[in-house]
Amino acid sequence: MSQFGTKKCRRRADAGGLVHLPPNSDFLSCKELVLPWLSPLELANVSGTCKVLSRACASITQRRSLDASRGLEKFSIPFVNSIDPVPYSYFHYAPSQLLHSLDRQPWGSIGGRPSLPDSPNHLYFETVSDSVTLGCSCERCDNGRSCPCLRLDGLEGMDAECGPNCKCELDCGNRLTQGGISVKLKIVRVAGKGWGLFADQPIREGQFICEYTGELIMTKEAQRRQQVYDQLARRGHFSSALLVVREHLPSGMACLRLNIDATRIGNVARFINHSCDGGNLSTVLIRSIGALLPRLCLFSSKYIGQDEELSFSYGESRPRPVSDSSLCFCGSSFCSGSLPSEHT
Ligand SMILES: C[S@@+](CC[C@H](N)C(=O)[O-])C[C@H]1O[C@@H](n2cnc3c(N)ncnc32)[C@H](O)[C@@H]1O
Repeated sequence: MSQFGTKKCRRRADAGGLVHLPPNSDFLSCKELVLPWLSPLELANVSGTCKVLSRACASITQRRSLDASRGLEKFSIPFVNSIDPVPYSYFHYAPSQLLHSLDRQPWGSIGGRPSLPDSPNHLYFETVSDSVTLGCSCERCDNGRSCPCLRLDGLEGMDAECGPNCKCELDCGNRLTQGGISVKLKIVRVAGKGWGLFADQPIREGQFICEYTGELIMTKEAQRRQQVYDQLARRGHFSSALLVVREHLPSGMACLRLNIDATRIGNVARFINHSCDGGNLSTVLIRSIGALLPRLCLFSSKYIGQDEELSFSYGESRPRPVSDSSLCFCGSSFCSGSLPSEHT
C-alpha cells in the first residue's frame, strides 16, 4: 500500500513499526485535541505521515502564526514574515511573571480562549484602565481612604500600584499595568535581527505597552543559562531573552537583581530588540502593594507610528570579542556596532 496520499494514515508505533489508521480512527477524530500540544518538530513529524494529518498540521501552523499570545491577550498578535519561510517562533506564553516553569501548553486549537491556570503565581487580569492615580478611588476601598496603596512608606519615589493587599478589584484605576496588553502589536521578521516587535497602530507617548514576563530565576541559574545561550548563539541562529535588571533601593545600601528569562516562557516583550540610542520605550519597575517583587514594565517614551519597530536599550555595550551573534543592527546613528554583553 502506498504510504502517502492514500485515504489511510500511518503512525509510527513505540516498537518502531507502522500502524495504519483508517480515516475514522479515534486518533484522527481527536487530532484537534492532540496536535495543539505538539512542538514544531513534533508537528513536522506528524505532518509527514499522511495528507489528512499534513492538512491538520498546516492549519495549526497557520493559527499559531496568527496569534503569538495563544488567545491570552485582548488582541491577536500575529507573526509577519516576508523574508524567509519561518512561520512563527515557538515559546510558552506567559501574560504575567512566573516563578516556576511550564512543561506544556496547547497552541493552535480551534476557537475558544484557553482556560487560564489558577495558581497564586499566575495573576491574570481581565480589565485595564488608562489612567494612573496614586491611591485608588474605589468604593470598596472607601474612596481610597482605606486602601493600602495610600500607605507607601518606604516606597517613596517608586512606582506603586494596587495589589493583592488592596480591597479594590481589577477595574481599579491604579492597576494600569495589570490588565495585559491594550495596544495592537505584531511580530515582524527583520533582516539581521530575527523577530522584532512592531506597533500595529499609532501609540501616543507615555502609553503602557507590556510587562517583560518570563521565568524569574536565581542569579547562579541565570549565569548558567547565559553561558549555554552564548554557546548556542555562537553556533548559529539562536536568540536568548534573558534580561537582568538591577535596582538600587532607596537606602543606597542594597541592590535588587532580577533575572527574567523569557527565552522559553514569556510574552511579546521577548521580541523587543535593542537600540543603541535608547529606542522608543522606557522601562519602569512597578510594585504592586503586597507583592514581594517589582515587575518590569515598558512604556512608550515618544510617539510611535503605525508599523514602527519598538525597541529599548539593553544596556551599555562593553568591549568583547566580536562574533556574528554580537553584532548590532539597530541602525541608529549612535550604534556602537555590538550588542550589550548582558541585557541589563
Ligand atoms: C530579547 S531577544 C529579541 C528578539 C529576537 N530578535 C528574536 O528573534 O527572538 C534578543 C536577541 O535578539 C537579537 N537582537 C536584539 N537586538 C538586536 C540588534 N539591535 N541587532 C541585532 N540583533 C539583535 C539578538 O540575537 C539578541 O540576543
